[in-house]
Amino acid sequence: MALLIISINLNHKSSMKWTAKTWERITPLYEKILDLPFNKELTQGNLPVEKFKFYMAQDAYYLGEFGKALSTISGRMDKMEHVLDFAQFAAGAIVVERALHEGYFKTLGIPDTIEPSPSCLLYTNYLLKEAKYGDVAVAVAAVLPCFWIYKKVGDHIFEQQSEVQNNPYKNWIDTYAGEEFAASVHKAIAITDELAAQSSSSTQETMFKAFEMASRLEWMFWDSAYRLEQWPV
Ligand SMILES: Cc1ncc(C[n+]2csc(CCO)c2C)c(N)n1
Repeated sequence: MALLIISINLNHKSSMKWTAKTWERITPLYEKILDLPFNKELTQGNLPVEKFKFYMAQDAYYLGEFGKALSTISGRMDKMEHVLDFAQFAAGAIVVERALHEGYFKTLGIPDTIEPSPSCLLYTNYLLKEAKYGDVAVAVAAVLPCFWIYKKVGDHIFEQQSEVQNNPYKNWIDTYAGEEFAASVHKAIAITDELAAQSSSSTQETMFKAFEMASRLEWMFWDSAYRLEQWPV
């Protein structure tokens, strides 16, 4: 009987989609992201504005580079549909970047030229490296946390802040809880599962490593904004 249960469980694991298995493995790291003071204070509305400004400026830099990484992946896809999907994701990232410049940059008085912080540069360069030189399935796994973790964190913050009155960060919070963003996230998850299903188990493990690395870099991105991270020299 015990053997039967174990074998049913094993079959269940192997029939799970790559993204479902990956999310299970990444959950402790995801919970650490929810616990970050940046996200807690953003939810409460008491995040110091200097930290938000720092984050916004770094995010604008990030989005520009992220757009380039998505375009590179687009050009490496086999299926025309996927070429189009990634081209649209790239356009989406650049449109958000432009909107930040037109909106928050003007109201918060952020200068136009941005020097990336160490963590921001580490993250963007990691994504660009995978997009250009990694197996394309691994590159897709590397950009997925940007979509998926943001959606999860965005929804979590959105639900929590219903109890908070006059949160100055409400506009920003609303953008990531939107329907349009949800559709992109679903598409990115489905494409990753499709590519994983065509990959060997060793490539699937490399995909997991890339997803884990990018998730860690998401944690570092928020943490570095909270610390107003500077270059040591
Ligand atoms: C550090 C950082 N990580 C993820 C996002 C979220 N995000 C921005 S654009 C985009 C895709 C648009 O097609 C996604 C998922 C962010 N803003 N900053």
